[in-house]
Amino acid sequence: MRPSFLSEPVRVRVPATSANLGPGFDTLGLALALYDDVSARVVPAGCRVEIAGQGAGELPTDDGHLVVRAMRAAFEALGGQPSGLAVECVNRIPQARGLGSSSAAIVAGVTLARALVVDGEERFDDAAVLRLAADLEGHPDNVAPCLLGGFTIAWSEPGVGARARRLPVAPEVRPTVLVPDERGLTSVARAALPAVVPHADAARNAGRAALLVHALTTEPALLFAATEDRLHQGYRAPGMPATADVLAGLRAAGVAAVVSGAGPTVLALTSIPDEHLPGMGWAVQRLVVDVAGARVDRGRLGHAERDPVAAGRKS
Ligand SMILES: Nc1ncnc2c1ncn2[C@@H]1O[C@H](COP(=O)(O)OP(=O)(O)OP(=O)(O)O)[C@@H](O)[C@H]1O
Ligand SMILES: N[C@@H](CCO)C(=O)O
Repeated sequence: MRPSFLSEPVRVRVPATSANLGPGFDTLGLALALYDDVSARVVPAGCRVEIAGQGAGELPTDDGHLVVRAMRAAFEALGGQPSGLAVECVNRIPQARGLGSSSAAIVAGVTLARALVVDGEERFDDAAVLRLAADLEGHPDNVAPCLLGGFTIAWSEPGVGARARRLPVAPEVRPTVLVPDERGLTSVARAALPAVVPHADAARNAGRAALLVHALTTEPALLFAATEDRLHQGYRAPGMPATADVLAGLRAAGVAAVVSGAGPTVLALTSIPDEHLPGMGWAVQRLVVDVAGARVDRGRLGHAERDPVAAGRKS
């Protein structure tokens, strides 16, 4: 049955995420307290997107915008499209850097669409939101922590789709992201991966991924050993040499560092001695783990959220 739509705006705050965490390729992910805020309302006709912060002046401002594409896919699943849409984005998550910006946009779109439908949650439960968002993204490892917060294990089952579980993170875990000026698209980084890997590498990664679950939740002292990867970082290194250099330097110094998502950002899960921080061309952000995931609220963005600088000062 065709849905009824709310007349008031809804908004959602979505966290950045770091996927893979070293050996957990396409499976493990961590939500980080760095957010995009997106609000949307149904209007009589058309589609208009306003963007402040990351991507302003670059991203499409019509139906081609990723948030709107995700909203359209969710409305289809919910039973029908609204007359028109107005969307406002305040983006703080660096885009095309390995911090889950595309998943954040997709999760924002799917959750906003559901929230704009009067009985949206009855038509489309949380498991369906995860499945659709993961389908749109192509893999579930960023989408799961973006939706659920915290540290997540995500997987896909034939005939079912994406599923996920969230686990508690040990309080000692303090992520730092080293974000380079240069961008890198996930699609390009995925194309660098081989179709087949040596059995010994696959076996080693399986062991490290299992250990990483224990290290992140219970015994952070094991994070260095637990973050070793043989499945993706080495194959991607020639496409992001500066990232590979920074990563090698940090690991030589005993820091539990990994490539964040498909790169080129580096994520460190243990503290970085000052002399090992990269210089020009890199932004260093010490973050905490987000434990809330995507949060939907009624109403348009408030003043502080519409102004990314003011919002940055507040947090
Ligand atoms: N907030 C946003 N609004 C609209 N489109 C976005 C937004 N964020 C990202 N995108 C789109 O997604 C692209 C980046 O996606 P990509 O998957 O390559 O990187 P990422 O999600 O930032 O990193 P990773 O998947 O490695 O964590 C951008 O170039 C842009 O086209
Ligand atoms: N698992 C994904 C994360 C980035 O979207 C990859 O490494 O390609």
